Amino acid sequence: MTQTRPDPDIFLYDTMQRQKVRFVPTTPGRVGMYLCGPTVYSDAHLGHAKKEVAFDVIRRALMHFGYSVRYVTNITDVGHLQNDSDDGEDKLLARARLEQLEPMEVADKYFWSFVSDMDALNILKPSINPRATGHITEQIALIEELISRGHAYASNGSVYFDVRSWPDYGKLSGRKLDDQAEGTREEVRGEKRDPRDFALWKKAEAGHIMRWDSPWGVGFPGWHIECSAMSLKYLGEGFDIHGGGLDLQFPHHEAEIAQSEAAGHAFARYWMHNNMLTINGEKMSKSKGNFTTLKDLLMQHDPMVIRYLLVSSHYRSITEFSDGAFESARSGYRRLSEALHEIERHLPTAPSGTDAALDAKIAAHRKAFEDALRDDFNTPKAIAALFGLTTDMNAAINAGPVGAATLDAAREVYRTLGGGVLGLFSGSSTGQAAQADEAPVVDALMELVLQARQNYRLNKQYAQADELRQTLTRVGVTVEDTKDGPRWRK
Ligand SMILES: Nc1ncnc2c1ncn2[C@@H]1O[C@H](COP(=O)(O)OP(=O)(O)OP(=O)(O)O)[C@@H](O)[C@H]1O
Ligand SMILES: [Zn+2]
Repeated sequence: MTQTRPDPDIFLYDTMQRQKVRFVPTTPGRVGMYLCGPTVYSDAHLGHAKKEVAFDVIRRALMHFGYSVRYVTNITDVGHLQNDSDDGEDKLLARARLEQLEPMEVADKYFWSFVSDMDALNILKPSINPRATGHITEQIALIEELISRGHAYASNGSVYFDVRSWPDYGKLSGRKLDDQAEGTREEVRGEKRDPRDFALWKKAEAGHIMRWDSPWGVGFPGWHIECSAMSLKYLGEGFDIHGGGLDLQFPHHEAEIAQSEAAGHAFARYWMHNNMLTINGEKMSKSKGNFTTLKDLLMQHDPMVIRYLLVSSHYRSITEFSDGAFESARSGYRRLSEALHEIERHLPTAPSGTDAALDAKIAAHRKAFEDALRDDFNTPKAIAALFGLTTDMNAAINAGPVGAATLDAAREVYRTLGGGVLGLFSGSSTGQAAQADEAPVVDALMELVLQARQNYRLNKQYAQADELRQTLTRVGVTVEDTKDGPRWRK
């Protein structure tokens, strides 16, 4: 059950204030959230999933605590250059050349690839999913405002933000030094008044395919400006939460803040950053080439195990990727999903009545889960609460029949909190049934199959019993004979 009155006791870590603070939205009961989305020039990797899952859980938790959330996340389909120093080729164009596709074909190909990966991971669809190329007008308007206020200047057909005109530049990351200038071509450096100045608009050289008319000639927007233009357009002045990966703090988020505020807008009120997914201690990233795509991982693992792996560490902690990590995620997830299955299996035949002591334990686990989320969305602690519940429920079910109302209260914790908030127990992965709503049908059919197998065995028709079991094995179902009779598992 989701609260109807918004919970006033949510605390989150605000990167700008460098501490945990109480979350108070501008409009009571409503949250506007913006998340920097993918640059759609290749398939998503597990690092991208860490970010998407982190913010999906934050969104789901806020919804659970009674807030109505508008969740905006962009698609970068222009302007993200191969290095951060306003130099190098547009990542999308480089890919288009490589694959011999139209740039927009590249964008669409990888956009849909991203959507299908996110669906597999049970990530809620954004409320609005704007694209940079669809918001050129808004970006130009913002740049014009910056020029008219004296915070940007045109130079050789490009436009740069004038960092020296904005003393607040650097307030998010605390970085003031110029470490952007290195690697920049002399030509680009020569266009800037200060090497730290960043591009708002870039002149399109001859042959540059993605190009638009602007007051400064034909060109294309810089990467940072799209996020300011689209977040302000869809979430308004002083919107609540801006999120993204820690690696985007500088220069991307720093630039977003400077250009939005210098243009006279109140920008995001809270800044949230997820930490990195690493491999051998290094950030997994497309450009380093040390990545594993979600598509590959989804071929090998249950999507819910991937999701479990990601939520089992806190969003502000590093998650190290390894085979061992997947192994323990698989067994942890199985323990929870099997407990839920057992509860749902017993529910239809459970006696009426409740068990007050067990009810109190269930309520305590529920509270522990919710308290963990109120405390900066502490998902590992929330999962620990589900394990506590699992231990108590397994013990109670083994000891004898548990009343239906009590079973139902426990089921509700798994489904509403583990399912609704952490996004688990969905798809093919309740451990037993294909879909949550198909679970009773699959269970009933499996009951019949196991009964048929028992009958063969009783009639000493062992060949037929074995054949049935082998057929089940072929479709990934394992049958175990326990002291309480046969059990199956997928
Ligand atoms: N390893 C990672 N762990 C967590 N978040 C990540 C990771 N890699 C990328 N992200 C996040 O995903 C979003 C998109 O990142 P981006 O497209 O720059 O990916 P990338 O692999 O770092 O690519 P590149 O190497 O080309 O910069 C950003 O918000 C970024 O913080
Ligand atoms: Zn952004």
